[in-house]
Amino acid sequence: MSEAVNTLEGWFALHDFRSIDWTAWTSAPETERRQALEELKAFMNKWSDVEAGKQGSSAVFTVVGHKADIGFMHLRPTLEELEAVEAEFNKTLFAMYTMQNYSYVSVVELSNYASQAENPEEDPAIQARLKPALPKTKHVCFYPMNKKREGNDNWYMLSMEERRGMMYSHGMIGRSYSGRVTQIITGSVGLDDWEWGVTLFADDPIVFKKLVYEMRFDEVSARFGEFGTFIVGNRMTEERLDEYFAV
Ligand code: VOV
Repeated sequence: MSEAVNTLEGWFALHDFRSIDWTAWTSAPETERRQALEELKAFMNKWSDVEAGKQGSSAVFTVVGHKADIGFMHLRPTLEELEAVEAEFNKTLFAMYTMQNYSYVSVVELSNYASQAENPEEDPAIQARLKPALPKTKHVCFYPMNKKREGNDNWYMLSMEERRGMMYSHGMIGRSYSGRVTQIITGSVGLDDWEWGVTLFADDPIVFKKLVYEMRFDEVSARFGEFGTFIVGNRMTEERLDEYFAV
């Protein structure tokens, strides 16, 4: 039997993608629209406080294309806290104008293909990666993925050495994008329909295209990568909210 790689888990993640009922929104009375936006702003401020208190992190972004209009990525220490964020938000007036088109549940994951930390609980660099403040970049890209389990291309039948070698090459490509993109890999085996969620943050969306394309030629992606729906969006700030929702 092949040996499973050890993984470290950090905060739980919910990617929550919603479409806006624009017909209802544009025909709603102005006072109601204002109240709905005030509630959303209050939530965004609350989420900033959660981040400042190191009890989680949340990102809000608009989504380009039909898959959704607005997206939230929440990180929280427990699955219960994650559920509470979602349930609380669902009760807002703003949420009445949204429909949850898609969501993804996972947990921030680091594997030790590269190195084994002596005491990960005490290692500040590892803790910062397991419990990250989400980057405030202009753009976000999310997609779920699997590693193939077919015939000679079965990732889970490879030896640890073979997998480590391929992950090394993967990491080297990733590292050449250092400073231009930040990746947060969340594991979702047993939690959602795919094996990992990949969330990328960058100020230039072309970097998503370049990085993902370059990785397609790397063995671990070329032979074993299977990909779900890609979602790309722009960071929502309090300043941009009024403009985006203006009728
Ligand atoms: C900024 C780019 C970047 C960098 C530096 C990077 C580095 C690394 C390292 C060093 C490691 C291993 C240790 C760890 O940290 O877990 C990983 C791990 C992983 N990656 Fe990665 N990855 C990047 C980026 C990056 C992308 C764009 C993708 C999507 C692949 C594609 O084709 O679209 C990806 C996927 C993954 C996955 C699914 C895993 C877990 C695999 C497993 O079997 O466990 N990743 N990754």
